[in-house]
Amino acid sequence: METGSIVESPIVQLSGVEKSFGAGAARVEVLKGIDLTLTAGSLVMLRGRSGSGKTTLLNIMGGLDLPSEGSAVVDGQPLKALGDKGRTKLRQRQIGFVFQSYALHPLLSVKENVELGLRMAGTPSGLWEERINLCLELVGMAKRPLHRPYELSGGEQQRVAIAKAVAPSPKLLLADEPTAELDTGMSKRILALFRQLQGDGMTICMTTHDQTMLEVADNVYEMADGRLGK
Ligand SMILES: Nc1ncnc2c1ncn2[C@@H]1O[C@H](COP(=O)(O)OP(=O)(O)OP(=O)(O)O)[C@@H](O)[C@H]1O
Repeated sequence: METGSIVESPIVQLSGVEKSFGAGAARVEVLKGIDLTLTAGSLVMLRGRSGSGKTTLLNIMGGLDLPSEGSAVVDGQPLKALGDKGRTKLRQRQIGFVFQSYALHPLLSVKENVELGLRMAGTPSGLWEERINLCLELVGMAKRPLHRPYELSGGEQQRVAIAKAVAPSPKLLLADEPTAELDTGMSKRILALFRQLQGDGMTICMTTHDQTMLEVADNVYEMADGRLGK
């Protein structure tokens, strides 16, 4: 009996997702049937050897790519049916990305980069200053608001990218190796931040090889041979 309990609808629902690239002899089957449900407020980590398909899976969850077979529904919206415009809007409004390919804008300062994330997400401008200051503080970058990305180390850029992604409070945060450039202390700080965001209801899915992260995760899935295992 579910009387009195809140039944959460999933933020991400993947059913029978397959993905292949190329054709003929060059065809590679990367995902071979993925079923995955992420409920609101879950923190899920993906691991697996290089080339196993973790980034491909994150790309599909974020509507950057579509499955070859199967269905992907994000925030109740079937990605295929949404079309390009609909997927762009969903990404801008509801999803935060910490991806190499979503790097910082090189001509904008740290503060302006975070502001750009808020602007794209449609966050009311009256809230920008507060969100920028809070998120830069949370990643330990509040003292460098006017620096440009090229003036920062790889780890510092990664932390600003995290601030930019989380500032609009997206429903879903997708992060590809978000602590790859960070030392153990800073990785722990980012993990604590993710836990806090998770507690606030954000759904987080990230890839990692970082043992510190994996040890404390509630849900770790291993990608192998195109499939997800525990
Ligand atoms: N656009 C594409 N065209 C052709 N092949 C692709 C494309 N994108 C990914 N692949 C192939 O799919 C496989 C999985 O790549 P993916 O980047 O998802 O792996 P990964 O698990 O994230 O690896 P890593 O840990 O090294 O980042 C690789 O063999 C890659 O070459």
